[in-house]
Amino acid sequence: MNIVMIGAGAMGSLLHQQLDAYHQVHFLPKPGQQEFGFTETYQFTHLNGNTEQLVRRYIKVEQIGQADMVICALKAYQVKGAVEYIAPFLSPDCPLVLQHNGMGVFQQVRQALGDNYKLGLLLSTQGARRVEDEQVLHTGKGNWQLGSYQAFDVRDNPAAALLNHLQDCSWYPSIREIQWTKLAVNCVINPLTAIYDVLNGELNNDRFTDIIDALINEVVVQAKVEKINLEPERLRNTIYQVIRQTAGNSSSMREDILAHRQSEIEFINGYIVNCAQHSGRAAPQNQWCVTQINQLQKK
Ligand SMILES: NC(=O)C1=CN([C@@H]2O[C@H](COP(=O)(O)OP(=O)(O)OC[C@H]3O[C@@H](n4cnc5c(N)ncnc54)[C@H](OP(=O)(O)O)[C@@H]3O)[C@@H](O)[C@H]2O)C=CC1
Ligand SMILES: CC(C)(CO)C(=O)C(=O)O
Repeated sequence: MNIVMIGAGAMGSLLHQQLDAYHQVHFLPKPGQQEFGFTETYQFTHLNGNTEQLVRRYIKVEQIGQADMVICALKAYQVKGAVEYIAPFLSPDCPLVLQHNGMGVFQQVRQALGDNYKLGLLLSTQGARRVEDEQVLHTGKGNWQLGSYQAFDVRDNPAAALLNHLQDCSWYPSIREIQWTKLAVNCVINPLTAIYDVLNGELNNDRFTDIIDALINEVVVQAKVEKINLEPERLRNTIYQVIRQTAGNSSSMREDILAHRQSEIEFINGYIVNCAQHSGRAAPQNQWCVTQINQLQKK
């Protein structure tokens, strides 16, 4: 299968490493980067410390029309621009699989492409880190969760390729529930670790109990508006389980703030605030997180 990857970062490289043995995987350069026809060697380090050299092969955007599947592994705020860039060349027959954290991306992509395209969603509990463009580390064992945003059919070849060739990849007919649970995890852990400048495990401390409960309750209310039933106690247990399991992690949002990079706040707590504005059910703790992170981002 001819797969085009948008995003040569941590997750794009992890996907490349897992799919490369079975498929022709090419990367799309960022707009303005004339890298088509070029190749780039990088070192991929596996969880057990073994390393291998992989080669990224770049194509030009016009060649997107020859793809059997496009996978977009970008930060949530990068997806809209990337999709607008490929839209003139993307056939409605070619599924576009979005791999990202947060919510609100689908609405942006649907606005860019219309409802005629096949859109998949690939969530992940894997960990990967790009040290430099030439070095990517697989940092956390996890799995892939595949589902449909719009008309992405589990019986078609692109879905089968991901299910058969990604490590630990399963199909979820109700991927939106999983996405909401992941959103809730990120709504709690990401902003609090960034605002208080702590590792994930520190959130187990009693001083965070009240704000964690308030954030969870606000997410549950907004999920219900979107007809997703999240059971608060179960969700709370899941979130504390992630806090314990990733106790030594520095969350991606904390890392973004420390590195003075844009964070995905608008697609995490910002999404809840946006839902709250539409539903009329306030989400003050999520709003507080957005305000605090936006202030930190300005520094
Ligand atoms: N890393 C992880 O462990 C996990 C990440 N996720 C989620 O997966 C998504 C991707 O994360 P991750 O891979 O870590 O992010 P990265 O920043 O490592 O990767 C994104 C890459 O895409 C490049 N890029 C940006 N815009 C474009 C474009 N228009 N065309 C082509 N390339 C582009 C970026 O370049 P540049 O940096 O120069 O902008 C960067 O190399 C995020 O939503 C993240 O939250 C989910 C689970 C785990
Ligand atoms: C689960 C968690 C919070 C792990 O650090 C994460 O997804 C992130 O950092 O973005």
